Amino acid sequence: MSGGRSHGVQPFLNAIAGIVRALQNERHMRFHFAAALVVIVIGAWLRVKAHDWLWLSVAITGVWVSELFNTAIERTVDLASPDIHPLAKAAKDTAAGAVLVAALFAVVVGAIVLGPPLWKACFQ
Ligand SMILES: Nc1ncnc2c1ncn2[C@@H]1O[C@H](COP(=O)(O)OP(=O)(O)OP(=O)(O)O)[C@@H](O)[C@H]1O
Repeated sequence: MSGGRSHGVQPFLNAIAGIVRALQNERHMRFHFAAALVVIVIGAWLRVKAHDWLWLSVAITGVWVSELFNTAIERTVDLASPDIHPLAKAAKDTAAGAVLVAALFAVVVGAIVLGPPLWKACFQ
């Protein structure tokens, strides 16, 4: 399969294309993208500190990475097992579980980092 190999800047372009394809085709990916934008805008508005940006970026990255892996696993399972199979279900459900863990972490980080200053800005 040497025709599939690439050199120089091509692997980077392939990776960008993978992210763009996921954004175009995956509803959940678009939701995570929009959620990250909202968090970044609110963080900038609240002028959160550098170490808080670190937590927010770890949370956002975790959700994005897990969703990209989830998408890759879904596509691979669809290719390998187009018919219903308990192992296909196990693979997809486990991958979805990884996204859920990352999303719960992001919610906790968002609540801890943005919650108090947001409350102060809105209600005090
Ligand atoms: N080949 C299969 N065999 C058994 N169960 C499957 C199979 N494909 C999907 N499932 C079950 O259906 C669920 C939904 O699968 P699906 O491929 O539609 O992914 P999804 O979570 O809806 O994501 P997306 O909407 O991004 O495709 C899986 O989590 C799994 O439980």
